[in-house]
Amino acid sequence: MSADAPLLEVRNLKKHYPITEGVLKRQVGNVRAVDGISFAVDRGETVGLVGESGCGKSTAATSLLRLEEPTDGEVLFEGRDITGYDDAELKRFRREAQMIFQDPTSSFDPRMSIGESVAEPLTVHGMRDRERRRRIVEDLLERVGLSAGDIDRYPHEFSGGQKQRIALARALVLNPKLIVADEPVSALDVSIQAEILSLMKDVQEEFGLGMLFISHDLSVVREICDRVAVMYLGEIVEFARTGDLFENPQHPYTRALLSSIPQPDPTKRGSAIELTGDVPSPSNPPSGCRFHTRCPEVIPPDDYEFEQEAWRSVMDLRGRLARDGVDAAAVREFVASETDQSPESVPTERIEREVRREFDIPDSLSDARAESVLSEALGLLANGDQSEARALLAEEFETVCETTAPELRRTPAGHTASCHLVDETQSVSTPSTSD
Ligand SMILES: Nc1ncnc2c1ncn2[C@@H]1O[C@H](COP(=O)(O)OP(=O)(O)OP(=O)(O)O)[C@@H](O)[C@H]1O
Repeated sequence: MSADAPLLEVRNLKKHYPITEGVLKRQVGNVRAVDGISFAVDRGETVGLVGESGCGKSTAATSLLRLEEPTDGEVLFEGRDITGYDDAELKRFRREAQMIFQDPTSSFDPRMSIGESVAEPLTVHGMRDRERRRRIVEDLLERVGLSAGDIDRYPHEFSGGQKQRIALARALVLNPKLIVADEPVSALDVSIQAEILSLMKDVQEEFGLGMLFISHDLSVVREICDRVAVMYLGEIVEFARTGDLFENPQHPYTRALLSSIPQPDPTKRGSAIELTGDVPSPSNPPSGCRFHTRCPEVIPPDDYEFEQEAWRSVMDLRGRLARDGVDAAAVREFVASETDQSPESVPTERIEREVRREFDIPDSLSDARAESVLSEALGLLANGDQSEARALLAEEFETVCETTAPELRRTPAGHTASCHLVDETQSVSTPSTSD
């Protein structure tokens, strides 16, 4: 063990799941659930991992604990890489790094008393003395706010919040140095969440634990974390001290997430930033910056003057043309039925107008040159030349966000973020492990 090394250091961790097809299970692709993340957790520190459902948070947790094998990368625990550990070393590591899951009900065997459940890891790790086990468990139950007398009761006798207290006691029983908590309060009533968070905070301070706290809920993360890593589609896009992240988010995705947190104080309420489009699939992530297909701040092409909202809308049209296409014939049919005329007599301009309306594109772009490219493309589209329309828009309206993946950089505000909009002061050559 190295005294200066962080408690946990994750370097370029990847977990890809194969996609197979047919009876022969031929591999036809990969789900890139976690795709090269790096961060560190110090002793006594809580680091949050946040992002929308499906961005890879749980996979990051299970891979870094080797509950499933990572595809690539290093996980250093007190300076030693656990990815090469044999079974005996892994068993030792598992004493020191414990996990808490979202659903406290399924965490317990209903046939075992909670005393037996909490003591189980002690038995597995060789503590034979029954009386000693009992004393340890009674003490822990009291520390997590239950009573020693609860030891012989069964899981169904406890509420969700109480069960999460018991899960915490079980995680603590082997005196670990690290706890990985995956959405530990998401299944609980809001009124109970604050109690459990405050308990986790107390316990973390008392035991000097490092904690990785996974949540989709930024307001929960704000309560408990010292630093926060924001994940999008398998990558970390921003990493910063919690206060800095909330006060001065550097990545447009972080800004969008923050804007959607309900704000009780009306004077501080801003408008929620709406993210257009679905989260793309991690089996086929977008080129360049993975967020560019939804980013409200996606950078317009150098050669044209765009208003940002109109540019986002044009990008949405481009995205649709690239993915599923726009069915101009169906638009023609629709207009024909609305206006009581035959499809052949619907003028091309009317179809173009409908497409603009569907994508919230203004009737005319402010830059006349950009407008002329767009109308030419819409004309092609209305006449059924979809691939030509797509190619024209791709060629004329190319953005750096789709061509080049932004590096994680230290921003002037002291965060680490990967966005072309961020002024660089320092490029982080190996992905950052600290903020
Ligand atoms: N065993 C698996 N095989 C294939 N794909 C998987 C597997 N496990 C997870 N995935 C995929 O990996 C991606 C990341 O999933 P993960 O559960 O880690 O995300 P998450 O951020 O924790 O989301 P949630 O909060 O909904 O659990 C998702 O697209 C998911 O469908």
